[in-house]
Amino acid sequence: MIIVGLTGGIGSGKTTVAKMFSELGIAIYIADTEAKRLMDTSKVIKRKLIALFGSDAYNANGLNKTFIASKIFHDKAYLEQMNAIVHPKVAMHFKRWLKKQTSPYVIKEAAIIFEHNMQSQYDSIITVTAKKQDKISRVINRDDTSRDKIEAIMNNQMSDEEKISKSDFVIVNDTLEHTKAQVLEIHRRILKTIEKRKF
Ligand SMILES: CC(C)(COP(=O)(O)OP(=O)(O)OC[C@H]1O[C@@H](n2cnc3c(N)ncnc32)[C@H](O)[C@@H]1O)[C@@H](O)C(=O)NCCC(=O)NCCS
Ligand SMILES: Nc1ncnc2c1ncn2[C@@H]1O[C@H](COP(=O)(O)OP(=O)(O)OP(=O)(O)O)[C@@H](O)[C@H]1O
Repeated sequence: MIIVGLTGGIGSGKTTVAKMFSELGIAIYIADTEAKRLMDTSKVIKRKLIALFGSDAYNANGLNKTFIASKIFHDKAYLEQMNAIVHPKVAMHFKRWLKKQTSPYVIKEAAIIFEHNMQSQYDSIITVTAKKQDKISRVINRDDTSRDKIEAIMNNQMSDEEKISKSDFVIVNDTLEHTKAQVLEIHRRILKTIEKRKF
């Protein structure tokens, strides 16, 4: 199965783009959603996260997102330790999910691909970018958050330039119409490559 990675910084539009591929009949896997689900449901992960962050890691509603975000997005050591607890489980879940897919290729959306040197696990990688100001205003519209918090996360993420230099495709997410046209073009090119490989 051909695995296409979809990545980008905070608010770049990864999930929006993933949905556009889904409308073209492509199976999509959102690593972040699965990671969050596992963090809420897996007893092993919960135990390890409490050992790492203390009992504030969870509250009555489940994962204490505000508390965890305040830790990991300001301290790379915490981020890496949390990722080491959660991501192997997500990788196992993805493997099982992949076996069940029948679309010509699959899209795996993941915030971190290059950061962990995982590019070899993908046949092709798409980076989504947008103007910094667009990313910030879109996230503020979507979430109950502040410009300062978003900028703190941005400053902790790999730059768009570096991601782009390592990618096979780039999507500039300005207007939704333009983004859709770029998705369609990339979809066609991937299908063409798959067809060529068959002969
Ligand atoms: C830390 C949490 C609680 C913060 O939640 P919050 O709603 O405040 O932020 P949100 O999820 O929107 O993430 C903000 C930005 O950080 C990125 N991000 C999220 N988790 C991670 C991570 N583990 N490593 C690097 N970047 C991450 C997101 O893609 C996004 O660009 C939440 O992001 C989380 O549970 N993360 C762990 C899940 C995970 O590892 N996701 C990434 C899988 S690739
Ligand atoms: N081209 C666009 N025009 C207007 N709004 C957009 C556009 N692209 C995305 N959005 C909106 O911006 C917000 C961020 O987009 P999205 O959630 O797809 O980004 P993301 O990269 O997955 O975010 P995160 O990194 O936080 O997980 C969403 O509310 C989405 O509906």
